[in-house]
Parts: sequence; C-alpha cells; structure tokens
Amino acid sequence: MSSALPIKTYTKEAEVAVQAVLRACHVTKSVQDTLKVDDKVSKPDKSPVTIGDLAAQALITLHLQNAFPEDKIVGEEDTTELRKNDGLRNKVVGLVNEGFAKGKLGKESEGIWGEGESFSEDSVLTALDLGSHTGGPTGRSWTIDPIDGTLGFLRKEQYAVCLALIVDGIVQLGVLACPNLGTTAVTDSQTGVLFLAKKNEGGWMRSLKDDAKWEKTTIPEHPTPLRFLESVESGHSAHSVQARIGELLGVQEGTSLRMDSQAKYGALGRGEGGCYLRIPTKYIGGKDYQEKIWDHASGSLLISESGGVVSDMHGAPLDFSRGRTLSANEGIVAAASGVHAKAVESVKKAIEEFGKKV
Ligand SMILES: Nc1ncnc2c1ncn2[C@@H]1O[C@H](COP(=O)(O)O)[C@@H](OP(=O)(O)O)[C@H]1O
Ligand SMILES: [Mg+2]
Ligand SMILES: [Mg+2]
Ligand SMILES: [Mg+2]
Repeated sequence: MSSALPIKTYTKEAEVAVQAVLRACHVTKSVQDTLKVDDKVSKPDKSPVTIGDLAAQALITLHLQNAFPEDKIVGEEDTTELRKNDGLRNKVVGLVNEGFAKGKLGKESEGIWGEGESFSEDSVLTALDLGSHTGGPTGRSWTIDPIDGTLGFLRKEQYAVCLALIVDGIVQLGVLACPNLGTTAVTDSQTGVLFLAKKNEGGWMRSLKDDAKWEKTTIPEHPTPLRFLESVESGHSAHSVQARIGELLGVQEGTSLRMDSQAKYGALGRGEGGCYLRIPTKYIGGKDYQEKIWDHASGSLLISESGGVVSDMHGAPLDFSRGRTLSANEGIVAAASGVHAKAVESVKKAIEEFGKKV
C-alpha cells in the first residue's frame, strides 16, 4: 500500500488517483526508454501521440471507471488513431495489460484493484472513448493528461502524468507525476516526483519510489534568486515576450528554467523559480490558441495550495467550468505570492511594447 495520504477529504478519490497515476508512470517510463519510430503518430492537429499516451489514458480511465462509475472523464486522447492502425492498437492493449501485471509496481500495488487483471481490446477502446466528455459547470469529472509534454517525452526529457477531479467547475484534487524530475532540484540523481494537491487542505510531494513520505510543498513569498519557468517549445508560449517580462521583474539574464509539461508547476510549487509564464504566441504573430483544462488543472491547484497565486495573463482566475478549454482565460501567470501582482503588471507592459512592434 502507498504511504498514508496526507488529506482528510476525498481520500478514496486520492487513493485511486495516485494508484492509477503510479501505474501509468510505470508504463510511460518503459515506453520512453524503448520508443520506436512507429510507436508515434501525428494527430489531425499535427501534434504527436504515442502508444504511451494512449495506454496511460486507458489505464487511468479503467481505474476511475471501476471506482467511480458515475463520474465523467475529460481526457486529452481518443481512439481515432487506434481504430485505423492495428499495430498501434495491439501495442496499446498490450501495454495496458502490462501496467496491471502482477508484481510490476512492487509492494505499492499489492492488494490494490486491478493487479493481475487482463483487459480486452474492446474494454481498452471503450475506456478511451469515455474521455470525450465536454466538461462544464456541474457534476463530477476527472480530467486526464496521460502524458503532458509529449514533445519532451519524445526528447527523453521532462513530461508529466496528470489527473485532476473537478466538482461543479472547481478543481478539488490534483495528482501530478513527473518521472524525470529530480527529487530535490530539477535535475539530480534521484529522479521521479509525485505531487498531490487538495483544495483548501494543501499541497504535498513525495519521491515516486515505494512508500516514500509526503512532504508539504511551499512557495516562499519572494524566492531568491528569482527565475522564471517556461516551455521548451517556442510554439507553446512567446519566449521573447517572456524574456522582457523577466527583465521587468529583475530576473537575471539567462536564468529562465525551460522545461516541458506541468513539471513547471511542480518545480514552482516546491519553491524553485518563482514565476511560471505562458504568454500566447498570438502576441508575436502566432495562431490563436485556447489552453486545455488538462494542461493546468493539477498544476494550478498545486500552486494555490502551496501559497502561490495562479491567474491568466490578465490577472483573472482560471475558470475550469467552461468545458474542455479555459475559454474564459488567456495565457497563464503562476507565481509566488510576493511576485504575482508585479508579474501581471509586467505582462501588460511587455505586451504593450510588443504590440507596437508586431
Ligand atoms: N500553440 C500552443 N500554445 C500553448 N500550448 C499549446 C500549443 N499547442 C499545444 N499546446 C499544449 O502545450 C502542452 C505542453 O506544454 P509545455 O510546452 O508546457 O510542455 C501540450 O500538451 P501535450 O504534450 O499533453 O499535448 C499541448 O496541450
Ligand atoms: Mg498532446
Ligand atoms: Mg498536455
Ligand atoms: Mg498530453
């Protein structure tokens, strides 16, 4: 069994979520180590998806379906690619079952639901199809990003397995696993961190190893040195605008921490950096884009529960009640409490400057 969870409410939900995410990490880690060219395909929007993304989402959904059959699922992936590609489908079904294989997860999975079970192709496809829920302002839904940062995953760098419970439009519980994140600093020899956040109760982290102890996550009011966190991919946020915001905030040149996925929220949540910026590329001539709820649900709760502040780039709270996207928001600014107001002010100034250039 996993070491006792530090929360008082939604304990069954957290127990199931942690188990599901641990199993998904086991599967995705083995895929990352052995990925072959045809284990990856492009989705209609040209973004990549791998057998790891698909297997992890199916596996997590099977846990949720078993424990909370009435709950809705808002998942990033669907079965479009699997239904037309036999090779991909067979590999994904194999991986899901490998994730449930006896003894695979070590002592943490002993006695936990699903160990040793085997799932048919049909149940794997049905589980993935459940992820098409529209989200919205009422009821319980889980949002899954089975591999956040697929591009980082393909580069063998950072990625995250993300699962959050949204109740009546509010994120109540967030689980965020970062298998390649150092346990004390972004890169150190002990890799693999699991973060957990519960609304109004706090944020915690532990090593991904068996039975590790939970520690509270806290963000100092003014982290020093102040650095900012941003995506590796220049197509996902406007690096040039962010560099200017960094200057306005007094960040030393060349000290931004670039990493893929919600691992950025994890690092910020335990006090590294001080400010995560995600300014849409449309401000430098890129296409319009709406942020997806699964890219921010777990991470944003971790920040607010660790003493930080999260908003969109204009300072408005993130609204998870609008459906599959954060359609009421634009961009993200997540920061230490003593940094956030100045960061939002600096965003405005930098955008005005760039507006004159574009
Ligand atoms: N134009 C864009 N602007 C912002 N985010 C984008 C984007 N295109 C894709 N993304 C999202 O960026 C996420 C990765 O974020 P990051 O750059 O912080 O690693 C992707 O998640 P997936 O990798 O789960 O598809 C995807 O949802
Ligand atoms: Mg994707
Ligand atoms: Mg994502
Ligand atoms: Mg993803």
